[in-house]
Amino acid sequence: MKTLLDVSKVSFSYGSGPIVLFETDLVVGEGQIVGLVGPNGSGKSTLINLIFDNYQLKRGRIQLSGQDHQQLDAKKSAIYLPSEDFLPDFLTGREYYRAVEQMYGTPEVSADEVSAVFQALGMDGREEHLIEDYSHGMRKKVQFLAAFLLDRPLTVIDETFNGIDLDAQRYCARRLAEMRERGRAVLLCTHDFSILEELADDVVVMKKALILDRISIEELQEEGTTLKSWVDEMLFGSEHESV
Ligand SMILES: Nc1ncnc2c1ncn2[C@@H]1O[C@H](COP(=O)(O)OP(=O)(O)OP(=O)(O)O)[C@@H](O)[C@H]1O
Repeated sequence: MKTLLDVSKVSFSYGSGPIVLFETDLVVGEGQIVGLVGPNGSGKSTLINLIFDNYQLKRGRIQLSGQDHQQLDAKKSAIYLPSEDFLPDFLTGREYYRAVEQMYGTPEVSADEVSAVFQALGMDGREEHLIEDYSHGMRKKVQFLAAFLLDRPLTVIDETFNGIDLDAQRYCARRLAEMRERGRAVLLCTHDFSILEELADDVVVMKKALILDRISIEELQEEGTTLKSWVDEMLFGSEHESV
């Protein structure tokens, strides 16, 4: 199995502030969907931003598809769906997709194919409307559309599932599972454990700058335990608190 994301011994702090990631290791291979969970402030978004070179890496190493994450080809091998939905308001949904397609230099997807995904996401006919007219959920759907059509080796999703309707969630889950079948990899950061139980192969749990453990969903099912119980146990021992 080829490694598509390799984070090794990454430590990070913002400026001279406290350490927010310590000696972090994370590997995601071809055909794997890996969940990333942890309480607010545990370091998940910082890790994702470092993977995409949005912050300068200070200690450790990050590779995408076998290349240093600062290389252009490495960056083009992955797409990031951030939790914020900042999109260019002055473009239509279709124009936005075309702009992203050009940035990645991927083969042009037909206009019908783009429209078909808008339709499947419950946005039939909205592709020619300006993004400024889109709702919060529609903006998230357009990010998913770009991920599905660009079909990069690695897709990283930071909380984007939150705020889209159930039909769209089911469609997105199906598309991500299909991508896995074709060897694509997904890192899925969410507080929604039901999505992870349905979709993920493995789940990694973080707390206070540390990756505590990683488990396969299959193993949890064999043990007859839920992801929530396992995560609670990791985070709080026998106390009954929630993430
Ligand atoms: N730009 C920043 N400057 C300084 N500290 C920051 C900055 N961004 C995040 N932090 C701090 O880094 C730590 C990790 O934050 P991070 O956003 O990575 O956590 P998270 O696990 O993604 O949380 P959440 O689930 O709330 O999104 C927190 O203590 C946070 O306050």
